[in-house]
Amino acid sequence: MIKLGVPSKGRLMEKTFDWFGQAGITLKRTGSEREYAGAVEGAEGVQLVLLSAGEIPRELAAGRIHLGVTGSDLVREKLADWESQVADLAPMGFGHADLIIAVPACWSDVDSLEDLDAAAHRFRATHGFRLRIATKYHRLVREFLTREGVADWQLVDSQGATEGTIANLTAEAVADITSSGETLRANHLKILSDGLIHQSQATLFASRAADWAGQESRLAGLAQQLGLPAPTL
Ligand SMILES: Nc1ncnc2c1ncn2[C@@H]1O[C@H](COP(=O)(O)OP(=O)(O)OP(=O)(O)O)[C@@H](O)[C@H]1O
Ligand SMILES: O=P(O)(O)OC[C@H]1O[C@H](OP(=O)(O)OP(=O)(O)O)[C@H](O)[C@@H]1O
Repeated sequence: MIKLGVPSKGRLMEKTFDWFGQAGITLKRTGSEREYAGAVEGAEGVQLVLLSAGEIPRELAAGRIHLGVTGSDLVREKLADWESQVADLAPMGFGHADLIIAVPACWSDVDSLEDLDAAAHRFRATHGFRLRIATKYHRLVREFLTREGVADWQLVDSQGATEGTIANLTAEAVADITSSGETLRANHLKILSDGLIHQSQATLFASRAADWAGQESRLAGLAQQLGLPAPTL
């Protein structure tokens, strides 16, 4: 069996079901509304595993699922050297969201990363501690700011309602996902002009660690059915 991990609820689940449905593969939840059980029709030897989108990268890396759908941001955040652990089989054209850095809209002298670097330097001199950036994307933000040469910041963990941390005085800046921009606007924040870290979308990944022995032809058939090139893992 090829185990296919799919987000268990919300937008990503429904659009993933639609995406496979267009290729004649019906994925569905079975049982009661709250039961995380699923079934596949239209593809032989594929088992549906319903999981949190955030846990799919780890399950792929461990080889407990062969294929998985999740945001490209989550794979890059959760897996060190992600390309060595999973193969990117197909961008799926939904779940678009940008991981960005934002600061209070009233910071009139901070519009770019260079400005943020200068502001962080001044902040540390004034307050005696580093400017705090709230995020749940620790790996991606750390790599980005280091690569871009921004200094004198620290990350503070925020697992939700991240844009609220500035008003709550637990951070001076945020790095979070935005799609419509409503949440940033509502919290009086602006995106830095060069503060785009990653453009994410839902993506079909294959595990390099999973046991593919005996599944090669099944995988090739599935890829063909989905209109994808034959994967090399
Ligand atoms: N407002 C948004 N619009 C579009 N996509 C979004 C938005 N917020 C998050 N996403 C994307 O959805 C994906 C899943 O995010 P989410 O935070 O819902 O996962 P999760 O925390 O694992 O879910 P769960 O609540 O099941 O644990 C991520 O790849 C993210 O980029
Ligand atoms: O640009 P927008 O369309 O306003 O979307 C952005 C918001 O969506 C996500 O939050 P989510 O709803 O997943 O809740 P969370 O705060 O618990 O992460 C993200 O963390 C932003 O807060």
